[in-house]
Amino acid sequence: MTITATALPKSGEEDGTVKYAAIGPLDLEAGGFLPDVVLAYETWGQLNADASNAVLIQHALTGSTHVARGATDEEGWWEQLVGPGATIDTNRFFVISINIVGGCYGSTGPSSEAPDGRPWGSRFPLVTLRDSTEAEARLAEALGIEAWHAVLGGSMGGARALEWAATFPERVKRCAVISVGAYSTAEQIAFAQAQTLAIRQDPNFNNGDYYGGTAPEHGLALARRIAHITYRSALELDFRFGREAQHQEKPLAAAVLGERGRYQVESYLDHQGTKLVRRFDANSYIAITEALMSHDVARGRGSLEAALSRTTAEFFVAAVDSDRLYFPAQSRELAAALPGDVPVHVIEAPIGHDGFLTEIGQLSAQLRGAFFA
Ligand SMILES: CC(=O)SCCNC(=O)CCNC(=O)[C@H](O)C(C)(C)COP(=O)(O)OP(=O)(O)OC[C@H]1O[C@@H](n2cnc3c(N)ncnc32)[C@H](O)[C@@H]1OP(=O)(O)O
Ligand SMILES: N[C@@H](CCO)C(=O)O
Repeated sequence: MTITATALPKSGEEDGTVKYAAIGPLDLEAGGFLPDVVLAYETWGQLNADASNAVLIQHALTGSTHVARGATDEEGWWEQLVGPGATIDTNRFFVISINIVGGCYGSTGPSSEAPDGRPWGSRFPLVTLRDSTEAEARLAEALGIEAWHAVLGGSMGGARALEWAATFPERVKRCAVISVGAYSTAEQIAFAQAQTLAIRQDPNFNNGDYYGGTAPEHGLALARRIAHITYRSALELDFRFGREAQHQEKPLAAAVLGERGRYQVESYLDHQGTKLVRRFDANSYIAITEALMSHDVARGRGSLEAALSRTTAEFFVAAVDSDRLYFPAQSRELAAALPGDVPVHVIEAPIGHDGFLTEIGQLSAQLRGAFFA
């Protein structure tokens, strides 16, 4: 099979811009296959002669490949962590971020054309995190990267990093698993189901075949609201919004139910929903959410300890102390099951799960000492 990756840039001119690689057909864990898979990716810095300086940064659920600015003006989602002189110093390291299969930031996903020329839509198969890892490994080969200096990510990005370390132990020297455990728990699956059902039950969903028509925007916005509540702590929401009404709106005054005014927190969640709808495909949201539901590094590999005993990477595990979605206890469970004595770094942030995105200063200092000194 021929794998075509666009040539690596010779200078920093293309840093932080999207490139594409055709990695061929992908056999899927749950059965079936995807023909002609394309991966979208961004890179920063230069791969050195022996390809020993490559770092893979995996995005979270609705993240894109745009980790940092590079040659573009658009700020990245881990901007402070990656760049010239930053903890992940792009003068030293070659950084790459890949859009997960099923996503909507350039990789093959439900909105991509199937072989018959129509969007995959309802026909898009279940692609597990393990399947995506397999696809990403082919891109690494095409780029000449035999082993990563480090693979890291937060939330689903952390799950993707962990899956890399367990699937290709010899190819991951260091692995940072941030704000996620070794598997999706019953509660995480439960929250995820509510989100996917919100989309599926939108009258415009049409079983996923809505391209060319009206997208299930209400469902996607509701899914985001549910998710966003889990990404933030009760303390933060209380502190920011309390019981305040949104501007002139009157939550306690309504002639009929439909006219009730909103509390501030409702308006905030409405805004979060609207914002996601502008940048995300509903089918991709389902595909990736279901991939995250599949997260279980031990699946088919025996006990958790047995599954992790195959890893040879040095591990960095971190959790946000106020995370009420991926509880720090799950990070402790993961660390305890890993070979050796792996500490759990604590990110102190009252915000909740999203602390892995907002408290980059703390994370950066912890990671610098551990992996990038
Ligand atoms: C191409 C791309 O966009 S790729 C994007 C990649 N994104 C990711 O990887 C996800 C990572 N990012 C995130 O999840 C988030 O951006 C975070 C966690 C970093 C920050 O969270 P945010 O939601 O941006 O911050 P916060 O909770 O403070 O919300 C701010 C927004 O709420 C709005 N807001 C605040 N209070 C209210 C209210 N009462 N009513 C309505 N809106 C409100 C603000 O005006 C602001 O709006 P804006 O984002 O349009 O400027
Ligand atoms: N806010 C993040 C959290 C997911 O872990 C996202 O949207 O991807």
